[in-house]
Amino acid sequence: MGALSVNTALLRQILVGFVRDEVYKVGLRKGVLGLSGGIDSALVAYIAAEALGPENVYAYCMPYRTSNPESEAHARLVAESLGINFKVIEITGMVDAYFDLYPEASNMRRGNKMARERMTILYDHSADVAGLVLGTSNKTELLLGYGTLHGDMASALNPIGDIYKSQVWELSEAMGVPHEVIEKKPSADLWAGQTDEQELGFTYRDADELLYRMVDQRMSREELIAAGFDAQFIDNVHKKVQGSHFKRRLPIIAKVSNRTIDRDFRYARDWGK
Ligand SMILES: Nc1ncnc2c1ncn2[C@@H]1O[C@H](COP(=O)(O)OP(=O)(O)OC[C@H]2O[C@@H]([n+]3cccc(C(=O)O)c3)[C@H](O)[C@@H]2O)[C@@H](O)[C@H]1O
Ligand SMILES: Nc1ncnc2c1ncn2[C@@H]1O[C@H](COP(=O)(O)OP(=O)(O)OP(=O)(O)O)[C@@H](O)[C@H]1O
Ligand SMILES: [Mg+2]
Repeated sequence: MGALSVNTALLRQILVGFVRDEVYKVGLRKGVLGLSGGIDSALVAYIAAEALGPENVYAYCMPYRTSNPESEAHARLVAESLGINFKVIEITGMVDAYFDLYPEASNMRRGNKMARERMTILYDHSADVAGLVLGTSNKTELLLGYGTLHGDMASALNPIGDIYKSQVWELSEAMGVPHEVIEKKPSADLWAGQTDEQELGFTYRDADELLYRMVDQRMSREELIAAGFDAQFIDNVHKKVQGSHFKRRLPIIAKVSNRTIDRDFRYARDWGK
């Protein structure tokens, strides 16, 4: 059994319990999520359906005009397999209306805008159905900073943020996520044929092996090299982790009082509940 291999039965029980407890704790019963047709959101849908009941899960597929039509088909397949609520909300008009003002905008700006557009839709629907937004960023993406701040990284709670992509694959298999979804290449789906691994320049499996030793086992650069990792690969990944740390923290507040929020005034989110 590899270092990243997980006890899927136990993990499933913990993550399902986490979603149920955290949603119920705030007095709500429902969860909403963006369902892209990719594996991360599919797995969260499976966890949420088990935790809250399929009738209490609201999945929104939000294609842009360049999204692969296969993505919507896969999102629909996941929703139908689970019997959760499913709606398609096209974001092309809203995104294009903005970029009509900035036709020279890069693909990066456009992709981040799409992710943030989807976030505003999810939060609006969370108010409409009285539910919480479920996050779908896995530990690999969060550590690499491979996601849009206040976009797909925004949520009320995230059941998969402490599991690596390799573990997402393993748990998805165990929970019965359709094979079409498990087997396809991870993609932000901004244009046809785009893949995360191509953009990042390494595979998730390689990144996970390194990140697990770097972050969870706290191995030094020397120890990682001795363990057989390429020095350039280590430095590249380390730079991404360090350079994206701001995405994993709340905004910093200028301290001018003796009880500054998040510095001295630091209660757990369920404080008093
Ligand atoms: N040190 C710092 N402290 C606080 N804030 C800082 C900062 N440096 C930049 N910033 C701010 O953060 C912004 C940059 O962060 P951000 O806006 O998130 O954008 P950025 O990190 O530049 O790009 C997002 C990355 O995530 C990838 N992505 C996004 C969405 C979905 C997926 C997917 O796989 O589906 C992938 C995307 O391909 C790209 O590589 C800057 O424009 C600036 O406002
Ligand atoms: N077309 C879309 N419709 C709805 N939600 C989307 C769409 N594209 C992206 N998202 C949201 O943004 C999240 C981040 O996308 P990301 O590609 O990292 O995850 P994924 O598509 O679920 O899995 P994978 O990384 O394997 O493609 C998704 O999990 C989903 O919640
Ligand atoms: Mg995707």
